[in-house]
Amino acid sequence: MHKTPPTFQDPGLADDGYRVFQRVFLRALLGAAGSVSGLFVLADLMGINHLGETQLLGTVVYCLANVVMLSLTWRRALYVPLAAILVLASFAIYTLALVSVPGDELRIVWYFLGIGGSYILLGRWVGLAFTVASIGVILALNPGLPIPYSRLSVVTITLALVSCSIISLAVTAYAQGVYRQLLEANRHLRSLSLVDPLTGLPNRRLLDDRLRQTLAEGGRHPQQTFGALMFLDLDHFKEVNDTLGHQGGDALLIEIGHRLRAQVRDSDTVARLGGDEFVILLPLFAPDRDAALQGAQTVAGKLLEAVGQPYTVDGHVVARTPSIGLTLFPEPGDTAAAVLQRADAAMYQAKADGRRCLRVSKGGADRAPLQTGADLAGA
Ligand SMILES: Nc1nc2c(ncn2[C@@H]2O[C@H](COP(=O)(O)OP(=O)(O)OP(=O)(O)O)[C@@H](O)[C@H]2O)c(=O)[nH]1
Repeated sequence: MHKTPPTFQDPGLADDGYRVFQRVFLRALLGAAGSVSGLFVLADLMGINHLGETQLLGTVVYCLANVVMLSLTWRRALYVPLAAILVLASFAIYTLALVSVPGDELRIVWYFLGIGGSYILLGRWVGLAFTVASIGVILALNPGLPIPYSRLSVVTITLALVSCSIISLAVTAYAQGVYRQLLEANRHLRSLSLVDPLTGLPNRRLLDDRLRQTLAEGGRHPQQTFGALMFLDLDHFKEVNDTLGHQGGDALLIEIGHRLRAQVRDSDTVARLGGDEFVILLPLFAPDRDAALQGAQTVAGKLLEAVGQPYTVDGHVVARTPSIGLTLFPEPGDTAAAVLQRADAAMYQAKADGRRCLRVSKGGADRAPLQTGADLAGA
């Protein structure tokens, strides 16, 4: 049984894109309603279009209310109450205009904006409830209106409301679908930039990030702990490509990824840097260098053993061994690049010493050489 590599969680995309669109839409509606009512007030003050005392007062209050609400939309937690107030206000304004200002045809504009807005701002169920309530209000109030709608007008406005509702439902469903697809595509793109597409293991970028984080974490703790990093390169991998083709080589690399993951803990990182190069990061786990070295050598022995077992690729049995370079960290003033470079150099030493073995980096220049590790040849 292969252990599945831990899935990569992306904290940067937690916010749903549709929510962002809803907030922008709410701001646009509040901005439009505030500006239009402000223009009416201005026109009245300039003597272009007299509103009458009560209507002027109402328009001023409405304009100011929209400005206040607009300023509050930057608080995410207030989104639902603000959207609900806007939708209810457009409903109330329409109803008021219906019973008291018979000549005001602008009410129709606000009303239809309110209907469409309710679907987008608060979801399809609220939108549907708003449509049904609106039709109910027209039918209930109609006989008593200052200028009652004719039978044909009632049918027309009901059909218009139903059409508006259907269009709003379709637009909302489409917009939500598009945002969901965009979100998925974004997640996919981000994971592609951090994951090796062949093996599904973390790539160099993600490894680099995890190594930096591990080093930074170590720097914050008062008690020093040590971790280890191993650079693993297959011996004569090119021959596999030459005899079984590139696809056969790929299948072998995938299987090696599985075997490596199966030997380490979930908290460890197994990355593929490219070609036949893998890196295994064992985060800070030991209180001193000797304990870290002992633990890392045990893991390295298991990796040499597991990767050295024969493989079956396309019905062919293939045997391949790895060379492993190991380094401990942190050295004084260590960086991610320096740790990787030390492990890489130790791996080249393993190649130079005949391959199929583990070599341990000497560490800092002032440090006595650490023991070099086990050979698989003798195992
Ligand atoms: N199948 C496959 N092959 C790859 C991929 N990336 C690189 N390679 C091949 O992997 C081989 C890497 O070989 P090297 O590590 O340089 O050499 P080697 O044959 O393993 O020999 P030593 O490392 O010296 O033991 C090259 O032949 C590359 O063409 C890949 O994604 N898939």
